[in-house]
Amino acid sequence: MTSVLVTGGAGYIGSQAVLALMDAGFAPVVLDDLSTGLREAVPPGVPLVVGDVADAALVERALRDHRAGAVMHFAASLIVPESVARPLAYWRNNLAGTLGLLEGCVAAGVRRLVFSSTAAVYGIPEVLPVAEDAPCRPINPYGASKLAAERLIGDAAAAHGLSCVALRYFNVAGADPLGRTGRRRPGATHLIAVACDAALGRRDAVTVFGDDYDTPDGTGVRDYVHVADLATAHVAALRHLLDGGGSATLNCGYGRGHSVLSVLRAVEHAAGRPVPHRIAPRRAGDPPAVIAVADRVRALLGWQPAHDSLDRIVGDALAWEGRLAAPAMRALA
Ligand SMILES: NC(=O)c1ccc[n+]([C@@H]2O[C@H](COP(=O)([O-])OP(=O)(O)OC[C@H]3O[C@@H](n4cnc5c(N)ncnc54)[C@H](O)[C@@H]3O)[C@@H](O)[C@H]2O)c1
Ligand SMILES: O=c1ccn([C@@H]2O[C@H](COP(=O)(O)OP(=O)(O)O[C@H]3O[C@H](CO)[C@H](O)[C@H](O)[C@H]3O)[C@@H](O)[C@H]2O)c(=O)[nH]1
Repeated sequence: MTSVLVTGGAGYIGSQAVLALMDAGFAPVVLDDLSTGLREAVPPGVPLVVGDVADAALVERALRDHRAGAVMHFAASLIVPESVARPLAYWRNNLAGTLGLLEGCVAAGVRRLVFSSTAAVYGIPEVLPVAEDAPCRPINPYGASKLAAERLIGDAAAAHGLSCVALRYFNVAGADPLGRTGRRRPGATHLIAVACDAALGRRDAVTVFGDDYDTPDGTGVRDYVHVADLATAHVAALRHLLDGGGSATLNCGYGRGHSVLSVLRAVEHAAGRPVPHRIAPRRAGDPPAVIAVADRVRALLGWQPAHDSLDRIVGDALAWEGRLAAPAMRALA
């Protein structure tokens, strides 16, 4: 059974990937500093090494102790406005973190890596849908630091015989369809989580940032991808590398866009009640529309999404959020 080191495995996407690895017969080991992740997101029986991925000696030790054959690297800081306010912290965590990880991998002789990248590397796409070879012009320190990490990995790969699949995620949402994990941090900012909060009465209304974009209904359009499909894309990328496949950079989306208003309608439908919303000015730095050219990931990895539907994404997000809300609501009753 191949052991896989999962950095950031106590976080939202990493914990879903840990489950997907276990479902696929791999043995995950989590390395996480618990800065935004939570210990309870790591399933019982999965080893958890608490520490900083920038610590190359710690990474090397974890890889050797657990005889890891590959790494999935999720650990990062990822809140866009925070990256604007605290660029040095973001560059340190996302670039120095990746550097420490790579040093540890080279020292331990581990040469296969799946890296969490983001559509934020593209900035404001000139052409839609956006393909992997489109120009990368990030518009915030988060996207810039992730792009720099991609390039650092590319240099290390060339010199040290590493192979890496970088997956550029589009808008990740939803929760584990079996209810085992999901977003755990309060204070949601992503649209689907915010809309679920409003549907569950945990906030008054959803603020719609702009209805005057050049899109079909004037609101922002995004390519939402189910977190469980993203996790199986990681497993497919891992298998590709273990089978001797070469490095690749792949968009991870479904290739379809949904507007803010259509997301709100989907949440209303799933919740069976209205989601109040108010129109506000555009949010700074928001592109009008971001949609993936999503063919390459399917062709190269044979990835077959199982939850490619906005209703599924929203339904699973709502079920998870409702479950999280239940104890608090019972306490209030
Ligand atoms: N959530 C999204 O919409 C989205 C979109 C595109 C890309 N991504 C990428 O996916 C990855 C995971 O994001 P997420 O949404 O699960 O976020 P998250 O905050 O839930 O998970 C990040 C995890 O990494 C850990 N971590 C952070 N810095 C660390 C460090 N220096 N050492 C060890 N552990 C550290 C945190 O404690 C947390 O468990 C990130 O690399 C992010 O850039 C996320
Ligand atoms: O309360 C809200 C929250 C969001 N939106 C709108 O909903 C859309 C999606 O916004 P999110 O905040 O959910 O997500 P972003 O598109 O801003 O960003 C996410 O997707 C990007 C790729 O498209 C990157 O991956 C990035 O890291 C990730 O946070 C945007 O049009 C935004 O203006 C609202 O109207 N109200």
